[in-house]
Amino acid sequence: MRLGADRVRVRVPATSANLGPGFDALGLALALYDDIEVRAVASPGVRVEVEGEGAGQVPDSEEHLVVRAVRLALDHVGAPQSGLHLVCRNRIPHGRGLGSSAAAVVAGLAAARGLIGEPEALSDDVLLELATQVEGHPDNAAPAILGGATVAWLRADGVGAAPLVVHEDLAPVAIVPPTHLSTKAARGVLPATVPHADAAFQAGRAALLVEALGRRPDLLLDATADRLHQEYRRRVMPHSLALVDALRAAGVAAVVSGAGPTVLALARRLVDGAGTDADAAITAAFGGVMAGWQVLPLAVDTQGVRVNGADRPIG
Ligand SMILES: Nc1ncnc2c1ncn2[C@@H]1O[C@H](COP(=O)(O)OP(=O)(O)O)[C@@H](O)[C@H]1O
Ligand SMILES: N[C@@H](CCOP(=O)(O)O)C(=O)O
Repeated sequence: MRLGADRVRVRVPATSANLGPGFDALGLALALYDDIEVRAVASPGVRVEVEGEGAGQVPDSEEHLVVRAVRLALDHVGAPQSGLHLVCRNRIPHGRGLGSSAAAVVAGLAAARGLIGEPEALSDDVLLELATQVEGHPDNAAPAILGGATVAWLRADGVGAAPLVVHEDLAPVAIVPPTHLSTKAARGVLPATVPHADAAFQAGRAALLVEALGRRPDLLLDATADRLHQEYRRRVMPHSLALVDALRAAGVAAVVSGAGPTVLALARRLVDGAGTDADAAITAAFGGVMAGWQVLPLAVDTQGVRVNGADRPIG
């Protein structure tokens, strides 16, 4: 295996995992992007330039997540390692539950696909497998790779993912707090076991959510109820859970996005104009006291990661 290009540009979407009951399985790609250029250079080592989210905070060394992912993918296919120069324009906030780490990993893996001479060696299946090795769960990586809504699952011999139908009226709104919380910390507060009744409740709601997302958005409020993670996480993100409670009481299908602390409202586009059916409830819930939070209406990204501006050619 050889390198077939010395420069590649990658665009990768933010993702919201779980969507309520789909813990570690369901995810949705959102139209908020990191843009990364990776150059393979003759001089050894790495040079990293970051603009936007994470500037001055993420490592500028071999520890940088995109660099690690590029190297992992090159090693996986037996391609030669080289010096790397990264230019990152980051828009996905870090440590907020919008899949920034999965985006960085998928971007690095996709960049390696663009750099190698035989890109089919890094199929979407291989990307998902490698991304899941790094992330530990596939729910962000699958929609970051495939776009749209996905369900992903672990098998004894790999990772599976399937696209889900998304109703055209769905209009997600991310409500992003100024505070960070690492996914690792938010997983650390989860219990090792849950009551059987909660597991049964969750299975029913996760199944219902697939139908609600695709064909019955009127069922989204019921379909997004969760008993596996959000309540356990309340003590590390009380303001987010208070907002989820207030929005749900107003009839909005609000959930913690990924491991939080962002809140995602699975709203519906209004037929007769701009905005969503959640806008009034979001404004009312803020009540002027949630300073520093950003309300981001984000379309569903339908393409997933793209290399050099093209649709993904591999599949
Ligand atoms: N574009 C990026 N470049 C380098 N590192 C990143 C990038 N995005 C995320 N990371 C790393 O991942 C961490 C956030 O990951 P995580 O705690 O899983 O939160 P989330 O994925 O919800 O934003 C950041 O603090 C940073 O170390
Ligand atoms: N299923 C994971 C999802 C983490 O998503 P992130 O965007 O917060 O990294 C979890 O809930 O821990």
